[in-house]
Amino acid sequence: MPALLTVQRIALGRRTLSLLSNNPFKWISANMSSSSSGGKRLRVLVDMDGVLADFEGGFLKKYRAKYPDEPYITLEDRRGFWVSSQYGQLRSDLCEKAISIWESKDFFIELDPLPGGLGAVKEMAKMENTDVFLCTSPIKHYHHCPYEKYAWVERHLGPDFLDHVILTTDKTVVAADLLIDDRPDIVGVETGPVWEHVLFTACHNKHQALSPDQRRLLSWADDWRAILDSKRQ
Ligand SMILES: Cc1cn([C@H]2C[C@H](OP(=O)(O)O)[C@@H](CO)O2)c(=O)[nH]c1=O
Ligand SMILES: [Mg+2]
Repeated sequence: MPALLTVQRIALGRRTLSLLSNNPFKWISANMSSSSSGGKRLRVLVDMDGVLADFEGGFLKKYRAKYPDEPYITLEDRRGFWVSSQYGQLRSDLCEKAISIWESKDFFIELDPLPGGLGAVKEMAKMENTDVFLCTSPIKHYHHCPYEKYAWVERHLGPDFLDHVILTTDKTVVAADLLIDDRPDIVGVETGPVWEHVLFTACHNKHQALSPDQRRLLSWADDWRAILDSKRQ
């Protein structure tokens, strides 16, 4: 009976894939464990803000332009993931002023790419037995951000990459081998996410101590290929 089931699954495999290919989530589970040649495929999730797009630099530039007389925090002095928390500690009304920056039209689309990120993702996507997805969270103020994140991908990586975008508020429910992300605490409803989180170094997390089993990617000049290879074995 198990043999019969296996034969049926193989026969259904191609049709199932084409039926599901317009739904990335089903497509992901259909492809979870193996390539068409039977080898293990590596699935990598790459975060956008703070990893591919310069959220912190873009924020500081626009904050200073909009509020030239207000105090600000240099990138060197940034601590903690949430920009608005640190601005709120500086002076309580600055929290709202900070939020107004990334809620504004054109904030996300105008973010500069971080050095080496686009080249790395393009190279990754061409690697054998490797599937790359851009896994990014929208802000709750949805008027511009989700659209602009897609537009940013199209502008910098081309229209083909739009199929590789996963927009989610909860990255723990996405299954993959690796998640490269600058946020130190990635939590959600899944308490045991299957991916290994590699912390991408950013101005806000570079002083933070990691647990002994956690790894960092210092920048895209660091050896990201070795990190991918370590998950293939
Ligand atoms: C508010 C805020 C958002 N973000 C980014 C993280 C998310 O994108 P990403 O998942 O691509 O890193 C997005 C929504 O929170 O904005 C910061 O990096 N710092 C912040 O202070
Ligand atoms: Mg990020």
